[in-house]
Amino acid sequence: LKGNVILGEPRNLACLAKTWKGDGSSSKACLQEINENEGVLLTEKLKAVDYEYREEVHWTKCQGLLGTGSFGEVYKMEDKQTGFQCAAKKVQVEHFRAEELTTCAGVTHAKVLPLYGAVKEGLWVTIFMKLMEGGSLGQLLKQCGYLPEDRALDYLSQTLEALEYLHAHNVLHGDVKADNVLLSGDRSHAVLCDFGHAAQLHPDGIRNCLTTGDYVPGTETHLAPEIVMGKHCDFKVDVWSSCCMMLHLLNGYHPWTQYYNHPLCLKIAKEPPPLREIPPSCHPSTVQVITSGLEKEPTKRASAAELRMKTCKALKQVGGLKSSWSGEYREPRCLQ
Ligand SMILES: N#Cc1cccc(-c2csc(Nc3cc(F)ccc3O)n2)c1
Repeated sequence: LKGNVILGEPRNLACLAKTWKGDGSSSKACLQEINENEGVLLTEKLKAVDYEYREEVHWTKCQGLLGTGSFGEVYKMEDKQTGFQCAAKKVQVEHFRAEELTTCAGVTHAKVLPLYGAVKEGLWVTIFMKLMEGGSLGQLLKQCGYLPEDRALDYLSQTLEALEYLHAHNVLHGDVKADNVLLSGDRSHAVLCDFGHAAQLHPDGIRNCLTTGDYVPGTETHLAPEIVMGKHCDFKVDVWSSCCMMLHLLNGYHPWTQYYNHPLCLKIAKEPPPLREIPPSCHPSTVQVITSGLEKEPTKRASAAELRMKTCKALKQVGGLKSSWSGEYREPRCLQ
């Protein structure tokens, strides 16, 4: 069985990924497709052998599940030849969105998780990315309840750095939340990952509607009003989500969930922004950051760049990163 896995460039991966769109047709049933093995590896640390890169043959999962990404589970993996370890998300072809790769393939930024390649093996697509020993911010919150204000501001600032870069490259992330922010081993660095809900917006100003086509909405509690109302969307949807994430970091629970039952989308459309969920102990400049990011009208909402500036100022106002917090548990805040 001949494989077709090469060491290549991001643009090779982007164009191959477009052919992986799960078409759900019977063609998948034929034997050839089941065993086909094609892909592009972007680093020498992952080595295809005779144009093949197969699970258990050339690479293998090690230890348990790292987490769950959009449309697939994430494992720690090891290349059998080089011993190199990284993270790998396995997605079924019919759930695969080419945007997961086309939007981040050419992106290199300190706050965006580096892509190491992707391989299709039969009915599975495996996406390889840098291993982040600190796990996700969502996992950290589960362990420690909620974060001190300075830590939350610092992670928000790093997330906004990634968004500022992505938006400047016409990429909308589409699912900004603590589960998609990964941490370095010492938890000082945060990177944005998981482009399973991403979209490339056309810079020619044609306003995009995310509720048409194959777009799959992100996490309901973090959806911007314009999405749930089916209105035109732009990069501002990520800014709204980043401030929903900020409320999650400060409170230990997602916004809206303490006041309303599902489905939340009607409330998000009708109710005022969840500013009452900002902890009363927050510094006024932190309140201002969240208020600017939770403007219901996208044109009034701060951009990622503007909000990052406000966030950095607020972090200075609260005295900078000083909480000696080492992750001890804090019970999620009860409703005041
Ligand atoms: N390393 C790591 C690690 C630990 C915990 C969660 C996650 C995580 C959450 S979403 C996520 N997405 C993702 C992970 C990949 F390896 C490849 C593509 C992805 O979209 N990964 C990664």
